[in-house]
Amino acid sequence: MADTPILETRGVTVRFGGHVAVKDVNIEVRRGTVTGLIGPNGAGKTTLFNTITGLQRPTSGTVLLDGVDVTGSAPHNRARMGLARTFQRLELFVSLSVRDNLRVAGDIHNANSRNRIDVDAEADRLLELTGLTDIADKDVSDIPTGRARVVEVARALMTSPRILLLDEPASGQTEQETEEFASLLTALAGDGLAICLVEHDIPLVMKICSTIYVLDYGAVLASGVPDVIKNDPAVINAYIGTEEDVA
Ligand SMILES: Nc1ncnc2c1ncn2[C@@H]1O[C@H](COP(=O)(O)OP(=O)(O)OP(=O)(O)O)[C@@H](O)[C@H]1O
Repeated sequence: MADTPILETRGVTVRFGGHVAVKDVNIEVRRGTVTGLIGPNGAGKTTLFNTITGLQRPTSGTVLLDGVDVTGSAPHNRARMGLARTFQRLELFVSLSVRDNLRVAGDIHNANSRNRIDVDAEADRLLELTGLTDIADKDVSDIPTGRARVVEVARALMTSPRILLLDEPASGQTEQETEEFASLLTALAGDGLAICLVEHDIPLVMKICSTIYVLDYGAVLASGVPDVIKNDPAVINAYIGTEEDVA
């Protein structure tokens, strides 16, 4: 159905012993949009991402991709269904060039998927699209963190995902890099990609997200469009401060 969210969590709870890291969380992510997931440190954002990708099994609740319950599916099966992610701590091959990081992802994709791609052509296309062509032959260890963040996104795009989860992708970026990054994410969503963004850069989130979920102590404190979120007293109190902070 056209109206089915491409990604949905229903009543997801994750406990680590006696600690509830994620509490009864319902989120929906739709095609062609950027959805924000924000909240204080330790609110459960990364744990929710891990549950969506299959690295973490929920204590209860379900994860649906295209309306299909994938709660028991392995991460590689979810990847095959079009789910890709980046990590808060960069997980690139630092001794390889930027281009080779993309090629490796393309080779792995081809080994595991029926939708094979022309790895070199796709790498070149994505390097151009993400503005990395000028540093394509540099080793990742020789490029600034802000650009390495973009390499992670480009590498994730090598799997031709339909849903992209980004965990603090703007961390370490300069203001100029974040501005270009915002345009890139908006363009990718414009092409139909569903993006779910965990990010502490609130002005970025407010600028590019159509829907925002605020997590606090593992639970959804508020959800809605940016204007609603930035004026919600509970959100201001728990996380983002006054409106001047997010302008
Ligand atoms: N494997 C684990 N075992 C035990 N506790 C964990 C584990 N992973 C996360 N936690 C705890 O669960 C809570 C949620 O952590 P999580 O990393 O998901 O938060 P976050 O919102 O992503 O935080 P940040 O913004 O700092 O990245 C925290 O209290 C954390 O200490």
